[in-house]
Amino acid sequence: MSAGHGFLHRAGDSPVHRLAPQVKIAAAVLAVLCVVATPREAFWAFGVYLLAITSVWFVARIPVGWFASRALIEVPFVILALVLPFAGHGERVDLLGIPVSPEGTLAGWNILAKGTLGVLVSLTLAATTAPQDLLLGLQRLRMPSVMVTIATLMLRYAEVVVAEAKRMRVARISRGDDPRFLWQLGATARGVGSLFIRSYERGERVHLAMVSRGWTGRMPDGRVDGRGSAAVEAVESGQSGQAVPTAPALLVAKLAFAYPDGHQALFGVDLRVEPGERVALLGPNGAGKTTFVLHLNGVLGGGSGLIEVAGLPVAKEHLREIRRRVGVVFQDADDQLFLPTARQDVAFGPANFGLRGAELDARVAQALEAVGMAEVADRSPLHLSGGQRRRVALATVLACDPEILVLDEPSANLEPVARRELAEVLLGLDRTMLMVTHDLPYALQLCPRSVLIDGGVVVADGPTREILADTELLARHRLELPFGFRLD
Ligand SMILES: Nc1ncnc2c1ncn2[C@@H]1O[C@H](COP(=O)(O)OP(=O)(O)OP(=O)(O)O)[C@@H](O)[C@H]1O
Repeated sequence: MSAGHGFLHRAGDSPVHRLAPQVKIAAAVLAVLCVVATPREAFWAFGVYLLAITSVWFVARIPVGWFASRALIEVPFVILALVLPFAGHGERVDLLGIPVSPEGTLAGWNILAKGTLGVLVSLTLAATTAPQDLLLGLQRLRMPSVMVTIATLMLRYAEVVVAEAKRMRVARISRGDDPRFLWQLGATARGVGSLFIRSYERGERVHLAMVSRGWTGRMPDGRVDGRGSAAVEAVESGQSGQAVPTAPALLVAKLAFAYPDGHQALFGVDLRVEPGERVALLGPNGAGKTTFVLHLNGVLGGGSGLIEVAGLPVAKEHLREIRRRVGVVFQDADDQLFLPTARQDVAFGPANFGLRGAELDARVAQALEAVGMAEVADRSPLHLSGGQRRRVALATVLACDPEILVLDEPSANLEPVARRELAEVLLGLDRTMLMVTHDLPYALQLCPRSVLIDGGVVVADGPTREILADTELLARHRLELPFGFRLD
């Protein structure tokens, strides 16, 4: 994905665009403070500010019209400014036969001038600085990490809403709707309910991915935390929890689950996976595969049956450790990546699990190295290609050093080269792996064993080659090998 234009950001290579983000943020804050502190009667000063801002636009090579269309967010200020001359207190003077309050007029001017200049300064900053660079700038200005995190999450959510709105617009136009902006604006307003639901669902998936990497609602602040490190060391040395070295990597017995709306998705799944095994989870749409894997790290729960990870039951009191042991790589890498740089995204999980300082840095470097992405460590994940993002998403989970790696559709939407490169990375990892996939050749290449789930139960379990050779079994469960693919 290239940087490109957004609604508020206009990519370019002007000297203003090239300025360090922290310098631009500091300059913008200073400018707004100056504007706010200027006495409202200093009309000339507001003229100078406006001239300075338009000069920046000139140097940044951004047309005035671009800002004008975006300055619509200022409408509430304008309405207030227009009302005040009539609503203001004190004496009245006659203006074209209408009595107006001089004090109200000055107050209205004050709001209009300062509001407009404040909006224009903010728009200039946003137009010349990519969102991710703004976050980097905040960090370099040593803003408290919790504030940068809040800004990051707000930005991520704004992206989610804008992306969903765009997708809905494309879908409407594809079905013959009028593509004109105003018409679309009306349609978006009418569809705001479903936009909210879709954004909420997307937000929920991002949240699930965060929870799966140990997020407990508190952002790791990067300071050394002896208690956290001790917890991780204890886990690593096998002292915490009741890990039994000889236990299977995963043991699931009679797992049944119904969603809150009453839909029964699992009807008693049994599965045993030994340490180091690579198992493909196959099955048609709606078979229950995702529901099943979300139980393995306790993201879903409340059904009946037993799940143990290396002998440790998946239960509320063990969730933190279970989530460190079971790393889930979600299908859409965008659900997993939300911080300004790949390095920060990869550090998110291990920092949640208590790692700090040099130990954390080493873990992050190791994980990025393992997926061949060390060179993109300081780039924004949003600027990476689909294949690169998939690999960074994998690194975010590897950095937690999980014993079991669960991959949901790892090859989906990847071009053939990226698909092969990811397979090479996965084959090079020495750990227990569970891979949900509709890509049967990928299952054959990566997983010696396959488990076929349908209707919420396991219907076949055996060597992948044997399962894929059973054309009747595949047909019964709506699976088929790609055209021209032969099992030799
Ligand atoms: N949040 C939910 N609420 C209610 N029902 C759900 C929910 N999520 C999934 N289901 C239902 O549970 C069943 C299993 O869904 P699941 O997503 O686990 O299937 P899957 O095998 O992963 O499918 P796919 O291959 O299409 O991703 C489906 O019938 C689905 O409609």
